[in-house]
Amino acid sequence: MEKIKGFLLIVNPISGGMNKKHLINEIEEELDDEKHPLEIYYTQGVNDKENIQNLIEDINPGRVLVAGGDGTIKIAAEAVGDRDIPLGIIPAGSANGLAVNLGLPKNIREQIHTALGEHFMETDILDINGESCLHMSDLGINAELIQNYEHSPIRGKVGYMLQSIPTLIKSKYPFEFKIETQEGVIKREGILLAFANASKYGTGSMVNPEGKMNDGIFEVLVFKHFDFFQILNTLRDDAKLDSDFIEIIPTKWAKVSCETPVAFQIDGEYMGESKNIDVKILPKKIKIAVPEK
Ligand SMILES: Nc1ncnc2c1ncn2[C@@H]1O[C@H](COP(=O)(O)OP(=O)(O)OP(=O)(O)O)[C@@H](O)[C@H]1O
Repeated sequence: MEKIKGFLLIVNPISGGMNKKHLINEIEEELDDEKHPLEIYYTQGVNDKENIQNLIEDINPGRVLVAGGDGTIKIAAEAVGDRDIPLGIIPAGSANGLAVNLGLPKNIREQIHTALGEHFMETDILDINGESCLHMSDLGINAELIQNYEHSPIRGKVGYMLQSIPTLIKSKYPFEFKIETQEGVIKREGILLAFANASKYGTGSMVNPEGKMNDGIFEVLVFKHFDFFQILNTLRDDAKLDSDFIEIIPTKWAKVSCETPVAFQIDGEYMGESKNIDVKILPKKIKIAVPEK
């Protein structure tokens, strides 16, 4: 940390439905302002990427810290772009899928030490229709859930739980997907099609056992039908996934098209309905501070 000069801390005041005051105090205590000036930016929900880009230009920070969920980390990564500035993540969202996959600590003090530390992973990013995806993106029932959650007044895990039954009732599944990858073209019916840069959802569900965030490939996952016991099974780290439940296609690029528009999300952000999705991997695109293994 001695080498790092200024820090930019991005705080999402609403993520995870939690107050961040305690967290910000802990970070301020950790950094001696004389040596390591700290600039704090509170996200507003509009123009955040542009505002953060301008701040980065102005203060040229040695590290960008993010206290928020996956959506906030996505915006921070896009604002950093091609600059060689590592991200330090203090998970403060509802699901924190990226933190789960990076093995970030649960304890706030340890999270801050990791975010300020000198151990990094250079992770791949997915370019999905021109948007960045660090963790998971999907078409289908999970995106419908996120859409319903974004319209509900209750944030956090409880908000998601409250929306799960209405989502199942209202869902337009099954969906028809045409999937083109380097393996060829196939057609599948399913409840959800995911583009996975990682192995687990933020719930801890192990849906892509071979998924690594720095291997230069991603996986297309097709969840073929709704199977409660198979979903429970994914909660185990050593889950043996039945190919009748999930089909996994490793690839460097994919084009997916649907007959009718299907709900679509990237890193927990609802992106509207879409019929055509183009995905390609951008290898080792961003540096993230991770625990010393
Ligand atoms: N001040 C704000 N007011 C309203 N919305 C905001 C504000 N700041 C950011 N947002 C919105 O917060 C969303 C990002 O939330 P984020 O993903 O970080 O947290 P989360 O949804 O609680 O967690 P997770 O993605 O881990 O489940 C974006 O849609 C962004 O537009």
